[in-house]
Amino acid sequence: MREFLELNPPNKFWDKIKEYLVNKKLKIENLTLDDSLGRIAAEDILSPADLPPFSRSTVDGYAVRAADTAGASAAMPSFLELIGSVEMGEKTDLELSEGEAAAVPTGGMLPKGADAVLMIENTEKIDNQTIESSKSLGIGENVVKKAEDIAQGEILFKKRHKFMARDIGALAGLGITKINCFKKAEVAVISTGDELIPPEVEAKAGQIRDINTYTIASYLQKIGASPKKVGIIEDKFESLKNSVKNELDKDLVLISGGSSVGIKDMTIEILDSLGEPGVLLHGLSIKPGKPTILAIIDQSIVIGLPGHPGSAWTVTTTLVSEVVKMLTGEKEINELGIDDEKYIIQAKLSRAVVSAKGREEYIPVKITKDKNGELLALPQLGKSSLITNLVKGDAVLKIDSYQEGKELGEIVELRIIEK
Ligand SMILES: Nc1nc2c(c(=O)[nH]1)N[C@H]1C(S)=C(S)[C@@H](COP(=O)(O)OP(=O)(O)OC[C@H]3O[C@@H](n4cnc5c(N)ncnc54)[C@H](O)[C@@H]3O)O[C@H]1N2
Ligand code: MOO
Repeated sequence: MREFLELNPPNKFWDKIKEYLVNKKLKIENLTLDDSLGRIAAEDILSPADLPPFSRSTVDGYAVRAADTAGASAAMPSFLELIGSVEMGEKTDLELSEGEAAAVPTGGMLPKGADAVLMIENTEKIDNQTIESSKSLGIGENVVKKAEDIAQGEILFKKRHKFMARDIGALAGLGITKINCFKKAEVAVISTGDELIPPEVEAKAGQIRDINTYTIASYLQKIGASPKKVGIIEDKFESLKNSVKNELDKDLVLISGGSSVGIKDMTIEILDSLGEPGVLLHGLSIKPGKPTILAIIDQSIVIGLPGHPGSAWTVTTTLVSEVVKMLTGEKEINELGIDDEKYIIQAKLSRAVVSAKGREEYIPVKITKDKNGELLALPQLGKSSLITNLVKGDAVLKIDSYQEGKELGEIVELRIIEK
C-alpha cells in the first residue's frame, strides 16, 4: 500500500510553486473602458491632463476675491460690483478687480482674479450692478482648483491595480479610453468521481450531483480568471490522463476529487506520468484540505483539490485564489502566501471552538448582531462534506496551527467569505 500523505505546512506549497512562477510571463491586452471593470492594470497609468482643467465653482453664486468679503455679516454686509456672468461649459474672459463679483453656476469656470465663490443664499441683489455679501469667505471656499483632483503626469493607478467601478469613472474623466491590462488567467476545472452526475440529471441511488465544478468555476470567475468547466471525468486512468493532458495549455488545471488515498485515487500516478517534474507535494497541514496535490507538468501548474465540497472550497479560496491572483497580475510573486488581507471583521464568538494543533483550520461563520448591536460570530461547525455550511457562512475564522481553539466570547478576526 502507498504511504500515507505527508502534512506539509502551506509555506512549503508556496516555496515549491514560486520556483516555477518566477519564470512565468504574463500576457497583456488593450481593453476599452467597458471591458476594464475588475481587470488588472499591466502598467502605471499617469494622468494625461490636469483634472479639473480649470478652477471651478462648486456652488451657484458669485465668484469674488475672498479679501473683498472680509468681516462681512448679515448685520454688516459688504457691497460688490457685478461685472457679468460666467456661462456653463464656456470659457470666461472676465477678470475681477478689487470689489468686483461675477455670477457663476455650479461647475462654471472661475474668472481671473477670483479666489472664492459666495453662495447665492449669502447674497442680496441690490440692483443689476450691485450685490451685497452677508458672509466673509476664506480663500478657496466653494472652489475646486485647477488640477486639485489630479495633476498632469501624476500616477492615477499603479501597475497591478484592480479596476473598480469608481476607477472607470476616473479614467473616463481623464479621457483615457483604452487600458493595457493583464490577460485573464485561464483555468480548467475537472471533477472526478464515478458517483458524480451533472446537476440537470436525475440522481439514481449512490449518485451525487457535481457541486465542485460550479463553486470553483464561479469563484474563479469572481476573482478575475477565465474558468473552463471541463466537466465530470470518470475514475479511469486513461480518461483522466487524457483530460488533464488536453488542458495543459491552460495557466492552471484544477482537479477536484481523487486526491486522497482510496483505491481509485490515481491522480498522483497520472500527474507523475504526464511530464516533468510531476507531483511536488501531496498533503497540507490545513483543515479542511489535507490531501491537496501540487504538480508542475512541463510549464503547467496542476492542483489536486480534495473532493469534499468544503475542502475543495477552502483550498480554492485560500491557496488557489493566490495563485490565480499571481497569474492574473494582481499579486507579485513575493506577495504569495503572505497574509495581507485588508478587510478583517472583528466579532465575538458565540461558542467555543476546538481545533487540532498542527493544522491551520478554516471554519465558516455566520455573522449576526447580539442584543447590544455588537457583531456575533456563529461558527458553522460540521463536516467538510457539507455545502450548506458554506452557504450559511458570511465569513471565515482562521485558527493558526499552533492554536488549540478559541474561547466562548473571544473577539476573533474574520475574513469575508466572498467579496
Ligand atoms: N483513509 C482515509 N480516507 C480519507 C482521508 C484520509 O486521510 N484517510 N482523508 C479524507 C479527507 S480529509 C478528504 S478531504 C477526502 C478527500 O478525498 P478525495 O480528494 O480523494 O475525493 P473523493 O474521494 O473523490 O471524494 C470525497 C468526497 O467528496 C465528494 N465529491 C467529490 N467530488 C465532488 C464534486 N465535484 N461535487 C460534490 N461532491 C464531490 C465525493 O462524493 C466524496 O463523498 O478523503 C477523505 N478520506
Ligand atoms: O482535509 Mo479533508 O479536506 O479534512 O476534509
